[in-house]
Amino acid sequence: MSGMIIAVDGPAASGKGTIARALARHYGLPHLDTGLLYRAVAATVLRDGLDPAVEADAAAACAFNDGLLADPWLRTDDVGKIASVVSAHPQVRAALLERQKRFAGQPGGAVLDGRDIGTVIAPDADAKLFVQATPEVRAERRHLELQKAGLTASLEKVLADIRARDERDSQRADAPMVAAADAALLDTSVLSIEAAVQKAIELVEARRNA
Ligand SMILES: Nc1ncnc2c1ncn2[C@@H]1O[C@H](COP(=O)(O)OP(=O)(O)OP(=O)(O)O)[C@@H](O)[C@H]1O
Ligand SMILES: Nc1ccn([C@@H]2O[C@H](COP(=O)(O)O)[C@@H](O)[C@H]2O)c(=O)n1
Repeated sequence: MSGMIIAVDGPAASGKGTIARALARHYGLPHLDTGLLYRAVAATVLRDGLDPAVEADAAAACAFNDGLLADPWLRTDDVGKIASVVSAHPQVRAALLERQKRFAGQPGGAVLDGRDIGTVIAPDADAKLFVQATPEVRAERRHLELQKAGLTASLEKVLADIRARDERDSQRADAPMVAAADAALLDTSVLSIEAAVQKAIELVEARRNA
C-alpha cells in the first residue's frame, strides 16, 4: 500500500526496531530508526569531548555528518545511555524534528520507530503501535545481544541501565516516551519475534480497515 504512515514506539529492547523493520519489508515502505539520530548526537558529544548534560554542547552536536549513522559504535549501550541524556534537551529535539517529519511525510508513506513518533512526529499516522515488554525480559534480550557481541556486562547491570533509561525517557518534560491515546499496545514479553511481527501486521490491518 502506498501513502501509509506507521508509527512504532516503545522502550529500549522492547522489539520495536525488529517489528518496524519487518513492517517496512511487509508493506514495501522506507523505514527510519529515529533512535539512531539521537545516538549520532550522543556519539558526536562523546567524540568531541562535550558535556551531554549541557544543552548548548548537545545542540552543537546535532550538526553531525550523516556518514556517522553507519558506524556500529552508535549501537552500543554506552552511546544509547548518552543518547537518552541528550534527547531530553528541547534544542536537540527541535534540531532533529524537521528531518523526521519530512521522512514521515514522504509521498509513498513510511515506517518510523522511536519514542515520540505517534505523539509528536506523526500524530496523524495511519497506524500506531506501542511495543512493550517487561524490564526483565528486555534486559535478558539486551544481555544476550551483548554476549553475542563478545561483551561481558552482568544481567543486573543491563537491567539497571534499562530501568534508568526508561525513567529518563518517560519523565523528561519535552516529548516524553508515552503511548499515544490511539496507539495499539503490543506486549512482546512472551512472543517470539515471528509471533510479534504477525501480531503487529494484524494490528496494522485492523487500523487500516477501521
Ligand atoms: N519477540 C522477541 N523475542 C525475543 N527476542 C526479541 C524479540 N523482539 C526482539 N528481540 C531481540 O531483542 C533485541 C532488541 O530488539 P530491538 O533492537 O528490536 O529492540 P528496540 O526496542 O528497537 O531496542 P532499542 O530501542 O534499544 O533500539 C534484539 O536482539 C532482538 O533480536
Ligand atoms: N524518537 C526518539 C527516539 C529515541 N530517543 C532517545 O534516543 C535513545 C536511543 O534510542 P534507541 O531507540 O536507539 O534505543 C532513547 O533512549 C531516547 O532517549 C528519543 O528520545 N526519541
